[in-house]
Order: sequence, then structure tokens, then C-alpha cells
Amino acid sequence: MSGVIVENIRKSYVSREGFRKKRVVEALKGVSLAVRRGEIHALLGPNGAGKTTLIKILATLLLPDDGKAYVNGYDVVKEAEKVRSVIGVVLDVSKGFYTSLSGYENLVFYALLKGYSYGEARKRVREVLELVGLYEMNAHNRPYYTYSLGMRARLSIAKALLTNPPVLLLDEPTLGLDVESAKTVRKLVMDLAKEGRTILVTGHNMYEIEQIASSITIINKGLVIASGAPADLKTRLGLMLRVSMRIGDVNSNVAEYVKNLIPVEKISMEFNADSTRIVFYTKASREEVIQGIMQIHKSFDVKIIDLVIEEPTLEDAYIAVVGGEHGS
Ligand SMILES: Nc1ncnc2c1ncn2[C@@H]1O[C@H](COP(=O)(O)OP(=O)(O)OP(=O)(O)O)[C@@H](O)[C@H]1O
Repeated sequence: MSGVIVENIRKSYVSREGFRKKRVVEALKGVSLAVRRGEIHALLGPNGAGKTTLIKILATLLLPDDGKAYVNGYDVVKEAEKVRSVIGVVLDVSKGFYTSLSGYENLVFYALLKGYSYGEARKRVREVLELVGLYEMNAHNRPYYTYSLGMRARLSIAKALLTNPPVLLLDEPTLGLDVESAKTVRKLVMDLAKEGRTILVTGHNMYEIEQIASSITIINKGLVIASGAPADLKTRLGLMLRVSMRIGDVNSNVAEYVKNLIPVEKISMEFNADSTRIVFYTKASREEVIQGIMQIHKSFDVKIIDLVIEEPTLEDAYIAVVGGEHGS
């Protein structure tokens, strides 16, 4: 049974422009996805793709116009209360806290709202602060306004964990964070999944998501444009390895050698005084490329000075499907 199921969800926003005119934005035009229990699933897309809208529907903050969605088996429309009891939500990491209160006081306030007794609240807040690393940083007693963005993100996740929910819905939890803080938050998300939680996380940074998600759905303008495991997506989208090689020879025939041994899509050469740089793109596997290059080395006595084989990142996958329309 999946942790999250989304079936053909549609949602439009209607806003008034002037006195009579209505503007309709179709934020979701029939989106489906499934997140297995205990899995990190990434929902990727450029700005305005519809990611936040879907998270809000799953969090029971917005009603869909059409379609079905279930969280841990509960219908987000008909069983909203039950859905709320099994989710933890992060919508905007830098909002929702009282700036003059400490992280600890903020969370105790929210824990009391969730129905914990004062004693229970204090105990649970300490646990979640420890879980996200704010306790060991000794940051829990500092006022919120002194928190860095990274600490604010951790506190948002701590808040989402107050009720120990099995499902986490995280909307861009690393947005605006510096590299180190983003890394810490990613590690935290992975640790939370290892504990058996189902996590749906949105983002638009392929590099980040590739490292933590076991499956991905890419949406654009309210439609799913690709989905699958990161590696499968790369293959399906026909992404190519980029091979850059420098040989200790000025040899214009080497491009022919390469093309004879490796299926090459695009090749370019740059001649220097005593070496040649060859750059090519191929759909062949890394192993096939290495075998081909070994063959060139052996058969033509070419000295290879350096060799770099770069795998396509999901950034490439994203550009391949979204084209020039991707956001920042
Ligand atoms: N309350 C609203 N009223 C009118 N239009 C809205 C509203 N909220 C979102 N939209 C529009 O719906 C579309 C989807 O927005 P949504 O916030 O879900 O996208 P997103 O993928 O989360 O983008 P971002 O990364 O910028 O937050 C956009 O065109 C947006 O302008």
C-alpha cells in the first residue's frame, strides 16, 4: 500500500481582475503519482508548476476540484481529520514562528496547540529539537530572530515532527539555504526516511534531489511530464555521458578511431602544441566508453593524459523535458 496516492488531481484558482473580469489559472491539470511507504519521493518542477498546490491539497489546506488523493489510505477530502493526524507539513521554512520567542518556546506553544499536556509538550519538544540537531547546537534557547536560515529550516522540520507523523510533506525545505545547511537538511530528511517515514519533498534543484530521492515526478504547468527512479529517468530521457579526453599527440584521426569504437552523438577536437583535447557525447554506458578508450590506447598507441567521464545530472533531465521554460 502506498503512503501517498494522487489520482488525476485538478485544481484551478479563480481570481478577479477588475470589476467583471475573472482570471482562471489551472494550477493542476490532472496530476497522478504514488509514493511508497518509507520512500522519499521528489516532486520537481519550475516556479509555478503546481508543486505547492499539490502539497496543500495533500495537507488538506486546499480542496481539489477533481480527482482523488489518499495519505496512508485516508481520503484527503472525506477523511481530512485523519489525514491531518498522520502528516507533518513544512510549507515555508521561514514563516510561522514568533520571532522574539526561542525555538524551544515556539515549539512548546505548538505542541500545546496539538493537545499535549505541558509536561508531555516539553518532553516531545526536546526530543524533536535533538532529532534536528538544534539541541546539540545549543540553539534551542536563543530567540528565533537570531536563527540562520538553516536553523529556521531545522526548526520547521522539528515542528512538523511534533506528533511523530508517519508521512512528511516538505515544500522546498532547502530553499535559500547555503550549501552546508542544505546538505544538513538533506541528511536529516534521509535519516527521517530511514526511520520508516514516507516523505514527499518538492524542489527545483535536481542535484539535491538526485541525492536523496528514490523516485521522482517532474511536473510543469500543472502536468506530469516525466516520472521514475532518477537513473531510469536519465536513460528514458536519452541523456548522454560527456567524455573529455586529452591525448599526448596532435592527431586529427583520433576522432575517427573514437567514432569507430563508441557510438558518438557529437564530437569536437581542439589541437594544442603537443596534445589534442577530444570532447564527445554518447548514449553508451560508462563501461562501454572505458572499453572503447582502452582499445584506442592499445591499438593506436595513443597516450591518454587525462580522461573525465561525466554522468548526466537530473538538471540535464530537467532541461531536456522542460526546455528553456525552467525557473530559477
Ligand atoms: N492563491 C492563488 N491564486 C491565484 N493563482 C495562484 C494562487 N496560488 C498559486 N497560483 C498559481 O497557480 C500556479 C501554481 O502555483 P504553485 O505555487 O502551486 O506552484 P509551485 O510549483 O509551487 O511554484 P513555486 O516554486 O513558485 O512555489 C501558478 O501559476 C501560480 O501563480
